[in-house]
Amino acid sequence: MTTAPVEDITARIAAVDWEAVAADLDQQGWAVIPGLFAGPECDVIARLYAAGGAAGGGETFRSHVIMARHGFGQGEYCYFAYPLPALIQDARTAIYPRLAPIANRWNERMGAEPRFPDSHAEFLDRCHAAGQKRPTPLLLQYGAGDYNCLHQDLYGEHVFPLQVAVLLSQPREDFDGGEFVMTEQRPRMQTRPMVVPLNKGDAVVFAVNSRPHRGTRGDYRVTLRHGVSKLREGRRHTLGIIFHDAT
Ligand SMILES: O=C(O)CCC(=O)C(=O)O
Ligand SMILES: [Fe+2]
Repeated sequence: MTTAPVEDITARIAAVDWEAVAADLDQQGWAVIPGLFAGPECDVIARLYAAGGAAGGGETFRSHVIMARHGFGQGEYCYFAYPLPALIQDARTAIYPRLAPIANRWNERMGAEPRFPDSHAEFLDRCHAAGQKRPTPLLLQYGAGDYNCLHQDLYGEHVFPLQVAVLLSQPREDFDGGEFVMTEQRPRMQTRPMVVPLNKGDAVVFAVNSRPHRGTRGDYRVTLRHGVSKLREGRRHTLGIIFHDAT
């Protein structure tokens, strides 16, 4: 078995068709990047959960959340501590500059104020100066019967409007059910449901809270939420990469 070297993630991110990603994001608020993470990379990250998550010890994670205790659904997750594992740090750093131009275009179209700098380090400086200093990348774990209620990952004043999730388990092999779902709420209209088709190693890029929608009389703002439908069986892990840090 050959494991792709960690350095490769930056090259793989450079090779992604970002124009196609931007077109999908503009059209539907999400885009899939097939096979961004190699199978063995998914396994290495997923195994961190058992190693450092439930045990609560070690330095991999800063906190552990049992979703049912907060009414978030059923399942659990851990937020990574700084320094992030190299693969996750490198992915977060390399993906951000590809998304910043899209985020800026969206904010311009929505008449929203913030513009985002070219590098993730600069954006993190802004978060940290405002007291959003805690890392937000997270590892989620679901078992049979678990689910994740529709939500938005907002952690303070500073919000980067796009985020990424990587499915670390194989549907129909490792688990059944457990689909990544999104809803889009248009003003004064009924809510549109969307199911995002993902295989192990695929990344989904999606809107954190809103996006511009082109209407006949110009752009208007739609609200998005994401979640996970109930797992019928098996075990499912996801890596979440959020670009703003938390208070
Ligand atoms: O487990 C999932 O697919 C959803 C993860 C999630 O909510 C996130 O990455 O923000
Ligand atoms: Fe989320």
